[in-house]
This record gives sequence, C-alpha cells and structure tokens, in this order.
Amino acid sequence: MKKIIIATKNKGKAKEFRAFFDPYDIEAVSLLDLEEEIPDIEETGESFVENAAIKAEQIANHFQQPALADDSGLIIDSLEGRPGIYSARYAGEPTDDQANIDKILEEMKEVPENERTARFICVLAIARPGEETMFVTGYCEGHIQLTQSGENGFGYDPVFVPEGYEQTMAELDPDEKNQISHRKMAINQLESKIDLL
Ligand SMILES: O=c1nc[nH]c2c1ncn2[C@H]1C[C@H](O)[C@@H](COP(=O)(O)OP(=O)(O)OP(=O)(O)O)O1
Ligand SMILES: [Mg+2]
Repeated sequence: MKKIIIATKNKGKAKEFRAFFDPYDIEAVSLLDLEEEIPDIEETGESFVENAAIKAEQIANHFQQPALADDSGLIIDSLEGRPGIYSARYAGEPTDDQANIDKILEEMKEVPENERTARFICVLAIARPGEETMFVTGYCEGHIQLTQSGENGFGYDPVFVPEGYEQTMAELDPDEKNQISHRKMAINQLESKIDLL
C-alpha cells in the first residue's frame, strides 16, 4: 500500500485524512504515527497558505519525500474574521479545544442568531523536495450555535452548524462531516494531483 506523510500532529485531522485516502489504497501516515519524535513546527506565517507551506516543506525536507500539510481554521464574520489563522491557539498555548470554544461563545454572547455566520477554511499544501509547493483551498459555510453540542470531530465542531443542517459538525456522523467539510472540498481539488504524492 502506498504511504503519504501528512505533516500534522492533530489526531482529528489525521483520522479524517485516513478516511479520505483509504479508497485510493493510500495510507495516510501522520507525524503521530511515526516512531521518530518530530519537534513541533512553529507556524510563523501570516496566512493559511504560508503556514501550510511551512509545515509541508519542513517535513518534506526532513524525510526527503513528498508531504501534505493542512492549515485550517474558523473565520467568524461578527468577530472580524477571528480566530482565523490563530484558531488553534486562540485561547493560548498549548492548544485547548474547549478553552477556544468557551472564548468564542463568550465573545459572541450578544451576537444575534442571524449575524452568527462563519466558515471553516482548509488550505492543503503539497511539498516535494526540490519542487515548487502546490496549494488547494476548501471552505464550509455555516453559523456558530449559541451553545455547544455533540461529541464527534474535533476543534470547533461542537459549535459549528453547516449551512442546510440543524446539527453541529460534532453531532453529524463522521462520514457525513467528511462529505461536506472544508477539508473534503480541498481534497476534491487535490484529486488530480494525488499521483504527485
Ligand atoms: O474540521 C474542523 N473542525 C473543527 N475545527 C477545525 C477543523 N479544522 C480546523 N479546525 C480548527 C482546529 C484548530 O483550532 C484550527 C486548526 O489549526 P492548525 O494549525 O491548522 O492545526 P493544528 O495545530 O491543530 O494541527 P497541525 O498544525 O499539526 O496540523 O482550526
Ligand atoms: Mg497547528
């Protein structure tokens, strides 16, 4: 079975990538699956594209083989686009999903239902040693619920209701999330480039 390296230490992402690549008979190996301890990569970029490139290129150079990285986050209109590229560390470091959720719900407690629009974004970078890095982007539109609900998924899933749904991403079946998510929308565009990995 062909293997590709996913430059992530996020368990939730790693699980979704395994599900996405399985039908292609490709094993998605995350940094959490490797014996070697990979130091945390500093996300010093000023955009999703820059941060995805940093992660993919660092891992591709380290292993001297192709790597795929995902930089993603939540963009909330009533918070002027925050938490954006700071989504993972919005309530400080180390990353704490529950603290991040608490912080946005508190900041949005006065925001009425019709102004709670938001979108997830996912930028995927494919880096190969000595080659130019490539990017694809996917979005998922929705809104931020007043309170959290659901146990599936990760990150902000318990407060994000996708457009056309009544439940949060964390209440959806994982297979259903994987059909409509920003990550899936990005993967769809990657299809023609999968042979490069
Ligand atoms: O499908 C999703 N459902 C819920 N929340 C999500 C999703 N996708 C991204 N998010 C949130 C989680 C984290 O707060 C941030 C990503 O930050 P981001 O730096 O890309 O990932 P990370 O630090 O967790 O792992 P890594 O950099 O090792 O890939 O956006
Ligand atoms: Mg990160």
